Amino acid sequence: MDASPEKVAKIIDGIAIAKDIRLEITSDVQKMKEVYGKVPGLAVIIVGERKDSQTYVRMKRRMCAEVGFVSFDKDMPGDASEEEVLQAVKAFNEDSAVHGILVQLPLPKHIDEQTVLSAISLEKDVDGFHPLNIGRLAMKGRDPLFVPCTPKGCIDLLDRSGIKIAGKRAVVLGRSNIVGMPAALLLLHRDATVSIVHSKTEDPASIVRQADIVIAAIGRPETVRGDWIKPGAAIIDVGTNAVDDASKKAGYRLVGDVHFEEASKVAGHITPVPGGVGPMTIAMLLQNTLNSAKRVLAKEVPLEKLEIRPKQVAV
Ligand SMILES: NC(=O)C1=CN([C@@H]2O[C@H](COP(=O)(O)OP(=O)(O)OC[C@H]3O[C@@H](n4cnc5c(N)ncnc54)[C@H](OP(=O)(O)O)[C@@H]3O)[C@@H](O)[C@H]2O)C=CC1
Ligand SMILES: Nc1nc(=O)c2c([nH]1)NC[C@@H]1CN(c3ccc(C(=O)N[C@@H](CCC(=O)O)C(=O)O)cc3)C=[N+]21
Ligand SMILES: [Mg+2]
Repeated sequence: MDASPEKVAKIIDGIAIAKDIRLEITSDVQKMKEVYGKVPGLAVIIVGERKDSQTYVRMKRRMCAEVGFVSFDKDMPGDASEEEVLQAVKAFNEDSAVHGILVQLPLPKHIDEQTVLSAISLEKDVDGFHPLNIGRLAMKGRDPLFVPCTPKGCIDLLDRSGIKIAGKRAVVLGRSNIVGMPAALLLLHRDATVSIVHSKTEDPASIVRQADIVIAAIGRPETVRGDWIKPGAAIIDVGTNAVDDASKKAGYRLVGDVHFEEASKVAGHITPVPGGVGPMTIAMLLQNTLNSAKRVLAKEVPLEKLEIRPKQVAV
């Protein structure tokens, strides 16, 4: 007799799901333009010449154009002072055509990230990185104006793949301010039972093995192996790691924090890298910016006249 056929996880197609979301956004922007003569505006501030940052920022600007947003670009040299960056933030805070402001991270070492993120107007903090938005994210019953894009994209991938969250065991690997910590909070608000694995965790494999849902965000290539995974689990791989590969034109390829080949034989669902969480991050950024513009319109015109309602109205 043959051995039992190899199980294969369902691949969650982040490219296709993100494209659907961008189509929904495009249609809302069209309506907004026709009815109110306005479109959402996103400002992106980039400081310095990091290659990866420039790639992400280029992708964001291209997607803005695709859905019909206006994008405002501020490219500053790597030796720009904190004061100059704060001035750029302030100018966008005061510009009513700008509904969202993103300061690409990391910033050069001589600039304090928290100082800059705190200067972004709460109503325009489409990354959800302002300390007040993060504080509200941590509290029950106090919705933030914006939820960070990458964790929001992870939850959306689970929802759109029909994966139940409430009551399930979830493990988040990583506890950064921008991914791991907010991802754990979002899962908790959705009634998962959440554990967080970090660099000091003893025996991470035994903890991951209990999880029905795994979100991996550690920035360590192919660390989560097949035998760490509970059969049938849903695996969301945020990791985006460049590893040398002479067979590629670029000289490298991208891999996740999860060993995809091994994991896809055990998991029920899995996201690929690239093509999983990455495209969703940008789609969620556009969605946050659209909601921000809707919120502004809701203040200018009576809500009942507004065909496109904001998802969350400012608290
Ligand atoms: N696709 C997307 O849209 C995005 C992808 N990313 C990618 O996600 C990954 C994580 O990013 P980010 O959160 O910014 O990374 P950080 O470096 O800020 O944080 C990494 C976290 O992982 C933990 N960690 C490191 N090594 C291990 C280990 N061996 N076992 C368990 N935990 C470990 C660290 O623990 P400790 O706190 O103890 O130091 C830390 O909490 C990166 O690959 C990044 O490129 C990031 C943002 C968006
Ligand atoms: N203020 C701020 N907000 C961010 O949201 C932010 C940031 N700073 N700094 C860096 C991280 C990283 N990040 C990614 C976005 C898209 C992809 C993405 O689209 N990735 C593609 C592959 C891209 C490629 O081929 O290089 C994919 O996974 O399919 C990845 C990573 C946003 N970040
Ligand atoms: Mg984000």
